[in-house]
Amino acid sequence: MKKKIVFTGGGSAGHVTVNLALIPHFLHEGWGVEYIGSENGIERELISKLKGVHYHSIKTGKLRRYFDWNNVKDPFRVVQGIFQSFRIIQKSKPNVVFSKGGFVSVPVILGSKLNQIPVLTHESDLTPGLANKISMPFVKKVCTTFPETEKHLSSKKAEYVGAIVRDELRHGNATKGYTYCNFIREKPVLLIMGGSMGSQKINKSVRDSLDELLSNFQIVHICGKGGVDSSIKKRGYKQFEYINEQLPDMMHMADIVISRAGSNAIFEFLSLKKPMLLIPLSKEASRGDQILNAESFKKAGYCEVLQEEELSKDSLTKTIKHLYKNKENYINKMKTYQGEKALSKVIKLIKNEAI
Ligand SMILES: CC(=O)N[C@H]1[C@@H](OP(=O)(O)OP(=O)(O)OC[C@H]2O[C@@H](n3ccc(=O)[nH]c3=O)[C@H](O)[C@@H]2O)O[C@H](CO)[C@@H](O)[C@@H]1O
Repeated sequence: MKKKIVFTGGGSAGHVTVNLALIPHFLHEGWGVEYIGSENGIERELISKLKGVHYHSIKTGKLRRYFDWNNVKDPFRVVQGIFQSFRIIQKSKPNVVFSKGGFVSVPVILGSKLNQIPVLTHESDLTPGLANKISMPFVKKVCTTFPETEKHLSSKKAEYVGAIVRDELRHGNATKGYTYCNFIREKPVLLIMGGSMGSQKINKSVRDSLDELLSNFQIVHICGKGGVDSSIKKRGYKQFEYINEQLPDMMHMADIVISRAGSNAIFEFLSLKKPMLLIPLSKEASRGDQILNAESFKKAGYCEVLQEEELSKDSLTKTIKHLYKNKENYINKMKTYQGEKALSKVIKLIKNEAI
């Protein structure tokens, strides 16, 4: 009988792109593939486009660490989500469930457990996220991106696999990127990505330093939803809310990048050997996982890091100049990174746990 896998994960693209890397392999091997995600999250947008994947939506509630009136309503939505997941999985009868985390994944993991379907989950960051922490007792294995994550899991379930990078990112074409952006070859390209949702802080800093940056670089700026400032029309400056199909070409075209330190993004830049200036999300706005991700990359010599509190026109332009001038040093360090095996390791683990 045809094997079946259910994927889940969402809330931000970082909780979906790993699934996007895995899904084509299972489809290619003839598995049935279904996805459980939220009604309106980015996962719906990204997954609904895929041929051969059936998308089920469920009610979700966000697991917030701060006060919000929705904290009162959301537990009811989560319970509803558990019932919906339970019924979807009972009907679909998959052999295995793979979760990339994010708040949508918790009801799906519980619904799978109640149906006695094995679940594997993936942790992108150096320290486990809240959804993965809650799910820990109900999963068979936690695949980790960083070897250091194991010591934060206090469990024998951790399995270090490395970073899972979508195949298509390795097959970008710089020439297509130059044509798409109407850029010239003679001037280097700086790619700015403030995470999958954009970053207002990075957007502001970049715009404060725009003229100086543009004197040395052409710039592709991914600003996030609602972040594009259409009043700025300068030669060599291209703004996007989010880039889908053209992202591989843009990444190949870039000489250096400025990025948040979300795990998926930084490993993608590492695998393409792009020197990075990382500006991690601060501790006020997160559990501090990006600060640790960035520290680990800095220690390995792959990047420069500026904390949000250090960010100014002066520090940004100075660090970018330093990064570009010394780009070969970072590239040489990145050449020593071996990360190609993660995808096949995870596929093997999933198949081993499938019933
Ligand atoms: C604010 C927040 O909670 N951020 C978290 C979120 O970040 P976020 O969702 O930004 O995740 P990542 O930076 O890890 O990954 C972003 C993904 O989106 C893709 N992309 C991005 C922009 C674009 O225009 N097109 C595109 O395809 C990137 O290629 C990458 O695959 O999940 C990460 C992984 O758990 C965490 O490390 C981050 O701390």
